[in-house]
Amino acid sequence: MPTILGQNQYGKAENRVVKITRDGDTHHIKDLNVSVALSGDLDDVHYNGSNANCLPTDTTKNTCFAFAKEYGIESAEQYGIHLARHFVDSQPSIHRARIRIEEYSWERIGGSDGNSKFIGADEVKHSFVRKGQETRVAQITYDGENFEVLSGLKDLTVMNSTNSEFWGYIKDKYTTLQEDYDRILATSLSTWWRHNWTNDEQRMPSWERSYEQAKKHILHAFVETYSLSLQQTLYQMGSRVINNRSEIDEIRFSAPNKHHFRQDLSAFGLDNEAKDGAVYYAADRPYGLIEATILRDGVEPKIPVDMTNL
Ligand SMILES: O=c1[nH]c(=O)c2[nH]c(=O)[nH]c2[nH]1
Repeated sequence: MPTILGQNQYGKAENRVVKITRDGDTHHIKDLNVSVALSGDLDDVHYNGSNANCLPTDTTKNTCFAFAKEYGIESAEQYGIHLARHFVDSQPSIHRARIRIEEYSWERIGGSDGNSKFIGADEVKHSFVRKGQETRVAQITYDGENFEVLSGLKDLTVMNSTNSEFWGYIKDKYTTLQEDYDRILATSLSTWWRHNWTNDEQRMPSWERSYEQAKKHILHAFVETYSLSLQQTLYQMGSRVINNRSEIDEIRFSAPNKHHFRQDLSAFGLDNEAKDGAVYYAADRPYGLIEATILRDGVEPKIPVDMTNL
């Protein structure tokens, strides 16, 4: 049976483009998932394997990142219009471009131009929390005598767009990672903490206040720690909770390192230095997974090691 080619389109889907803009010490984020679909005079590509009219999907990806750096991202619409026009107007074989964009929203963790609901009204310039609240979790166990109350949260996604470095690590023959003196630190926190209350009705903590305060201290430490590793940041967050909340004796974190790699744009004559506000590629996997328990000194650890992955 003879066949003919019907509707067809192609392009790179789900380019995770993160643009940081630096306005002095105050940073702004645009975090997009950009999918390109091109169509046009592409019959020969399908019928004969001639790629003469084919703009590679790899090029469409590079263009997404390069445009973010060269022209910035004022809005998803403005950026999408610019890209769509570019593909059609610069390539005779491309007659139609569809750019689909999802935008992920981030809120400043505190500060005058953002909101102060997370940690108070201090000026916070480069620390953000992904919009959409975390999930609060609790587990209560009772053996007829004593209770064990664990509280926690999952999916609290936070980002520092500066004040994070990673260097001085082991280098062996498989090491390719470059030392970084100004990187993005982003993670989606899962954490459980254990209350030392066991059964005294008179001395039961206010669970609501305890939760709010623990979360506040975690965010505070995230904002204030100049980080040399995610491990160090976790320790600071845990210590701050234990030191400020006498009802909590132990806290365990599971923290995926949500890598943001600076895109190499040198082939297009573009510098992409962190200090100027860079464009990053947000990788979803693999990811570093950093886990740690922080305890009040002298206390036995009781939170199961794999609890935070549930
Ligand atoms: O904060 C980090 N801790 C690591 O252990 C690690 N390993 C790595 O490749 N990057 C990072 N970042």
